[in-house]
Amino acid sequence: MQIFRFSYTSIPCLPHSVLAAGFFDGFHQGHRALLTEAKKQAERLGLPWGVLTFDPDPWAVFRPGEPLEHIQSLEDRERTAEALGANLFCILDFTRAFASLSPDGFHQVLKDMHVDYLVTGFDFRYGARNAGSVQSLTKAGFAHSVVQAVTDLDGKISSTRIEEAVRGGNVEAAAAMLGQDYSVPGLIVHGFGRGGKLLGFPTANLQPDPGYLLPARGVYAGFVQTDSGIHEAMISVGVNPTFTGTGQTVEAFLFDFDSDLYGQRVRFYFSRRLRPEKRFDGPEALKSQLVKDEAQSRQVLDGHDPDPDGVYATAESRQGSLPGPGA
Ligand SMILES: Cc1cc2nc3c(=O)[nH]c(=O)nc-3n(C[C@H](O)[C@H](O)[C@H](O)COP(=O)(O)O)c2cc1C
Ligand SMILES: Nc1ncnc2c1ncn2[C@@H]1O[C@H](COP(=O)(O)OP(=O)(O)OP(=O)(O)O)[C@@H](O)[C@H]1O
Repeated sequence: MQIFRFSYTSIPCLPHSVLAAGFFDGFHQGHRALLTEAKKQAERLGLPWGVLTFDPDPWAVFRPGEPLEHIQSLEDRERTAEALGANLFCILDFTRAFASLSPDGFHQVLKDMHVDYLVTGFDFRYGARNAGSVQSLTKAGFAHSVVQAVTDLDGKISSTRIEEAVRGGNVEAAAAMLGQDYSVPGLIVHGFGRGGKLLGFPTANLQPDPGYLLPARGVYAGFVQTDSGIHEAMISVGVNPTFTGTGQTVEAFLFDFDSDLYGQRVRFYFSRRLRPEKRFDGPEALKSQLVKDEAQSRQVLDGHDPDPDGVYATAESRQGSLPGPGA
């Protein structure tokens, strides 16, 4: 996949293409329908296909200073588009000047980018005061297709709904909309050293990469992808109320694993919520609960693939422990 990043004022020489346009945080089932349509049109026209996205998030430009959390970083979005087969990934710098272009100004940008065919969702808007819509693309005679709403029982699948599900700890609902389990990358750092000595459950503490949304406090069954492969795990997001003086931690006990992970970049997958975090009378009571959490996690994770398209969990990292992409 070729990646291009540019401003609308200095567009590089791009190949003629079919592009799907949007922010695409999460590349959820609605977004994936756009990619399927882009691929279909590209095959018909004999062109490469890809994604037209924006960076930074328009919210960061219009509401600077407001904290923003995302399902994916730009790098994750790139990896997902590539795993889903895109040939091109075009990132337009999102600025106030770009956002204030008229619909015709935006059409000209598309022409200068050699976009021969555009794919959008039914509610795609563009240009100053969101004046551009699928109707204005038609009116301008721009070759395009419109993908109708991809819905589930609760309505249109959207990045906003996935964020709400993750924030509420409903990681299974998030996974159904995403097409893979919600995951957060980061660095393994030192914890308080209690897990192994006091509890017999040593944990790897995650310092999440900035900007990622974290699931609600609680205990989850999931996976940890490390340099040595993807491992079943149970994960805690919380303040460890059984002990005092602990800030919020995101930590995992990896099953059947005893290597040093300090300083390693990893990814935590949140597959299933098991229970809320609780204050126990002491380490022994917490330890008994952890034994039950492990048994329950092993049961729910058995045969479960957190990343069926192999977006982050590459074939090499799977080491035969999970079915391969597309299996
Ligand atoms: C799966 C799992 C569930 C946990 N559940 C709780 C809990 O309900 N209450 C709690 O106080 N701590 C809970 N913990 C956190 C432990 O208190 C924590 O692992 C321990 O304090 C070790 O911390 P350390 O790695 O910083 O030394 C849980 C940890 C894991 C891995
Ligand atoms: N469920 C869906 N069905 C069809 N098209 C969709 C769906 N969700 C998004 N799209 C389209 O995908 C492109 C990217 O949209 P965008 O990233 O704004 O998605 P979103 O999930 O609606 O985000 P948000 O919840 O932040 O508004 C747009 O062209 C949009 O119309």
